[in-house]
Amino acid sequence: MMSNLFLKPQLHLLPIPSKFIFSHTFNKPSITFSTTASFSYGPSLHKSTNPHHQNDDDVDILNEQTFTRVFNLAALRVPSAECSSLENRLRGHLLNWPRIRNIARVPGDEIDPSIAPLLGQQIHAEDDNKGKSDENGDFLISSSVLYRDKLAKTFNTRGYVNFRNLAKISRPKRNKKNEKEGEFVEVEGNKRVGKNGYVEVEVVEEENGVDEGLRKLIGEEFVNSKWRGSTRLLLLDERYKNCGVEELPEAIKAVLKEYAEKSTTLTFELVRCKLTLFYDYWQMNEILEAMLPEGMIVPTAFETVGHIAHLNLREEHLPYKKLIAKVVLDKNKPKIRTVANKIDSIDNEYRTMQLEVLAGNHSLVTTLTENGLRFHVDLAKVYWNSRLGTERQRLLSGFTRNDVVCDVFSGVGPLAISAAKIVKRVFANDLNPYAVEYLERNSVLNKLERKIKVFNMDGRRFIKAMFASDKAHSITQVVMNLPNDAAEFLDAFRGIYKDRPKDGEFTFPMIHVYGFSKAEDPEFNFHERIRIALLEVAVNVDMRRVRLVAPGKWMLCASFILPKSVAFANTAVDA
Ligand SMILES: C[S@@+](CC[C@H](N)C(=O)[O-])C[C@H]1O[C@@H](n2cnc3c(N)ncnc32)[C@H](O)[C@@H]1O
Repeated sequence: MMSNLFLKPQLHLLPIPSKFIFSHTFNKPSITFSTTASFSYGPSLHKSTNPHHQNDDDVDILNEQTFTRVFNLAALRVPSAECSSLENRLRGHLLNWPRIRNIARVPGDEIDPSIAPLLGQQIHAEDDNKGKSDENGDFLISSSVLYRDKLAKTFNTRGYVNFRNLAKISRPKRNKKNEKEGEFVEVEGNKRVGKNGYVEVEVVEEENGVDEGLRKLIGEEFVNSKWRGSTRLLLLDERYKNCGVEELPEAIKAVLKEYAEKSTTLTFELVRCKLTLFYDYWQMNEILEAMLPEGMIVPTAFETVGHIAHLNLREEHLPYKKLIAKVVLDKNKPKIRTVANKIDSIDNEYRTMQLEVLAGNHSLVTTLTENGLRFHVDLAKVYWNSRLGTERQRLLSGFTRNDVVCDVFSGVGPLAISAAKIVKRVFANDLNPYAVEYLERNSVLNKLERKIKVFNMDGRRFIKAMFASDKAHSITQVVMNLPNDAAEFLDAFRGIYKDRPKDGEFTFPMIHVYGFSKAEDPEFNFHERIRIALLEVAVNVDMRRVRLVAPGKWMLCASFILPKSVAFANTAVDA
């Protein structure tokens, strides 16, 4: 016998999609709706209907409801036991939207296996169903309630319900994993709604014909709940949203027919449903693009330091800075807890960023991990750049346990502390007293304080002091990471050994100096700066481009052994 394949009437076409636009009123952005529509494949904030409207007065407050979009779709209601294999067979015809499962569960699609025989249906136990639909894990309020009611009607021979765990059974089972993710299924009035926090599926239209035998057996209230056994919705591709059964592709019909012929009790239905996507569904760039005026560059790039995201907003973004920050925060939770904007370029002596906190908590003190080590940083007071992590790694890979490292501009110690794990000893210095304070704290935090000696002085004085001391002979590596000016500090090496006997034992350290160059030939240009500072030509310089920090502006690293002629030069510079 053939299984049922119900026919459904067609849906009305969707209303014209709406799109947000912003326009300026008294320097404040206001939000209006336009009817601009773009009909691309897949979900989009520019498509479909939005049941909410942004209030023009709330321009500094993000109204999440305005990003709710409702899409009309068609779905096949299929027996849950067949759902996974049908999903595989129908794959090319199912909804293929990012982050949307094409198997949906809605309340009322469950049946308890012990009740199945009463209905004469061939139902597989839920636990036996290893299909993907079970991964969805929504718990169903209606099925257990229906089951409880059914049991309540089952009298034993003495005329009362003989069931000890009635209360326990009627309590819906909780699936811890999905509960954590906020997945649940709700019954809203008579609607069947499957929800997982950012998407909701609601069956809006289905076959009204009800089996009379079923009505007699399970009662009117169950009939209203469309209790027909465990089922799932297979969401069909959006191109079928208005199709009747006859208009479905032959491939779909053939598969359903094949399944139907396997069993006398299988039932398939074509139903209409509404798929609602909430603010949480959309990605950061989608929200920002819909929110900002057309043609404006969407600011999606930001740097992170621990829990802080710092943006580099353009002038044109400033009227929307709070909205932008809120979206960045929402879309990068929980890792990001503070969103700030860089309000000035870094040009102060301590290389700290001027940040304006726009969203989240206002603390600029954060903890981060680099190279397996932990660092405390206060971005308001000290320098940190996570982008230099790879470069630090490269430098560290050249160090050995016989090295003694001098970090002239150490900051809070990302290189100095990492080096301390590898080398014999580290001398770390910074002019910024806060950086030195954090450097000491971070050394202790990583239990490396015994290998690091910390100094708080000007870099030039530090170089001269180190090479005038008895430590001079042990220093094998010098790191100078202050790209704006480090090359000019090289003059401090002139004459560092001039007062020592020439026949003594000396170490000529390897110097790694960083610099910026906007020149056409950045290597040549940086080489020249080094030559001018040393008053000598450094030979065998290993010059490498570290990264492009701005269009046409390179950060370079030059590594070379301190020339003997420089160390013994008679013309030393005064500190
Ligand atoms: C670009 S940061 C590099 C910090 C560290 N090496 C890092 O990678 O995070 C330069 C550091 O040099 C320090 N500095 C600036 N001028 C200095 C000077 N004259 N002497 C010593 N340190 C200085 C700043 O306080 C800052 O911490």
